[in-house]
Amino acid sequence: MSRPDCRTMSVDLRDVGVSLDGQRVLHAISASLTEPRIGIVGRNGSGKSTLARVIAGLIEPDQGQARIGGQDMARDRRAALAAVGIIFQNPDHQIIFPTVIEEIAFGLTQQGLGRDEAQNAARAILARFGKAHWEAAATYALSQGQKQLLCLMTVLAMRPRTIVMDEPFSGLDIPTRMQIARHLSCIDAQLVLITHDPEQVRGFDRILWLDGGRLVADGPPDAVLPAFRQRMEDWGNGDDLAHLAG
Ligand SMILES: Nc1ncnc2c1ncn2[C@@H]1O[C@H](COP(=O)(O)OP(=O)(O)OP(=O)(O)O)[C@@H](O)[C@H]1O
Repeated sequence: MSRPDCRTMSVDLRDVGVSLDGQRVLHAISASLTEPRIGIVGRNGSGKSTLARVIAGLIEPDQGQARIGGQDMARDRRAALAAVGIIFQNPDHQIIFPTVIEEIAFGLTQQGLGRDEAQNAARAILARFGKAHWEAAATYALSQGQKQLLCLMTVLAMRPRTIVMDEPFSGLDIPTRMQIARHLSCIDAQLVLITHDPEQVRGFDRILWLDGGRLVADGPPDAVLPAFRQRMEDWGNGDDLAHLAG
């Protein structure tokens, strides 16, 4: 697998805090995201999606700072949006155009490419994934897995340095999950993958474990995932609903 150079444009979180509707959702998160493959784990409601949006420059922290390449992401949102692509949990929240080629080409025109250039680049990424025949396909008619793959191709076409994926495998069958995992294993970008399933990030370089909006562990998978799994199983085996998130 070719590994991206993550040194030049890393996302740097310093004491990041986020409140949504008056509720504190993230508390004092600090991490410099330099590794090529980073997993973020945590149970439902622990703040993973919120952190994903901060890393992608979509949410501005109300405490601390999120920087990319040394620049405050809130001040230079264009830089953040150009450098980091995000794939949401539900592809139906992401896909807006009626055909596959329009969906992929749109982001490229937003980056300044002319219509023909954008369409050629869209065809190139479809060909790279063996999906040239999808060009005129109606996006509404794609299956969930096909929509996930379309979102991945759309983001990759824009050549972000970092791709944040929020639960990319939820709702996918085993073959589709394996195909998407295979595509992900060879992409030449930093990957930040949000999941509650430790298996999906076992081979990653670094794991951040969020609980109650706080970073409770940060380290290599061997150091973090066994403790995470044990805690989840302990809670799962108990009857104390006080541990339920939310
Ligand atoms: N727009 C919002 N307004 C108010 N509270 C919100 C909003 N979005 C999320 N929250 C709350 O913030 C907390 C963290 O939510 P978030 O979606 O980041 O968690 P998550 O770890 O991604 O959860 P899941 O695994 O269930 O997707 C939850 O308690 C949630 O209810």
